[in-house]
Amino acid sequence: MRGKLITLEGIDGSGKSTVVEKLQKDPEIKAFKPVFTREPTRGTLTGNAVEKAIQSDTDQLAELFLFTADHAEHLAKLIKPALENGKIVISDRYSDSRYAYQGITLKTRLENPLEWIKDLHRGWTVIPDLTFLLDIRPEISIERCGKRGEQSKFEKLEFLRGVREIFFKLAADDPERFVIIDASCFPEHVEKEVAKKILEFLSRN
Ligand SMILES: Nc1ncnc2c1ncn2[C@@H]1O[C@H](COP(=O)(O)OP(=O)(O)OP(=O)(O)O)[C@@H](O)[C@H]1O
Ligand SMILES: Cc1cn([C@H]2C[C@H](O)[C@@H](COP(=O)(O)O)O2)c(=O)[nH]c1=O
Repeated sequence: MRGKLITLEGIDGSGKSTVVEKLQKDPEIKAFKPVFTREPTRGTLTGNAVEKAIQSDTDQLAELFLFTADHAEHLAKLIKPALENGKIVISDRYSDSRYAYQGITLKTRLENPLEWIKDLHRGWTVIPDLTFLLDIRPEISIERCGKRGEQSKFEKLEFLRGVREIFFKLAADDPERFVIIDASCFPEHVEKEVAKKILEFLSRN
C-alpha cells in the first residue's frame, strides 16, 4: 500500500522545525517509523543551490526554478521511493511554500503567479495527504526570527502578510487536506495538537 505524505507549512518562524523536533521524540508518532524530511533539502546539489540563491539577490523567476528543481530531486530520490515502500513521510515545507512565497515574489512579473506556479507542478508532483498550516501573525514571526539571529530576505512584515494570505487561500480551497493550527501558543501544545491530528488521520486512512 502507498504510504502517506504529511506536510508542515507556515510563514517563517511559525515553529515547523520545533514541531518536527518534538514529533521525532513523540513515542506514539515514533511507532509509525516516519521518514522526516524538509524543503529546501539539505546537503544535496539542488538544496545547496537554493541555499545560496536565498542568501543573495537572485532573480525571482530563477529562484522559483531552483526551488522547483530541488522539489523534483526530493520527490525522485526520497519521497516517491518512501511512499512506494508504504512509509509515512513528514516534510517540513513542501510545494505550498512555493505557491505562497513565490506567489508573492513573482506577483509583479506574472499575471496570476499562484496558478502559474501550480501549473508548473501539475502532472509530476505528489499532492500531500495532510497539510498542517502552522499559523502565527507576521508580527510574531518577525519577533521570533529576530531572536533567532540572522535575518533572511523573506523575513519582512509586508511580505509575510502576503505569504500568510496565500496560505489561507490554499487552505480554504482544499479544506479536506489542510488543518490550520494556532501556532502562537506554547510549543508543547502546538506539537500535541499536530500529533493528535496525525494519529486521528492515520487511524482513519
Ligand atoms: N510555539 C512557540 N512559541 C514561542 N517560540 C517558538 C514557538 N515555536 C518555535 N519558537 C521559536 O521560534 C523560532 C523559530 O522556530 P522554528 O525554527 O521552529 O520555526 P520554523 O517555522 O521552522 O522557521 P523557518 O521556516 O523560518 O525555518 C525558534 O527560535 C523557536 O525556538
Ligand atoms: C520550500 C520553499 C521555501 N521558501 C523560503 C521559506 C524560507 O524563508 C526559506 C527557507 O526555508 P526554511 O524553512 O527557513 O529553511 O525559503 C520559498 O520561498 N519557497 C519554497 O518553495
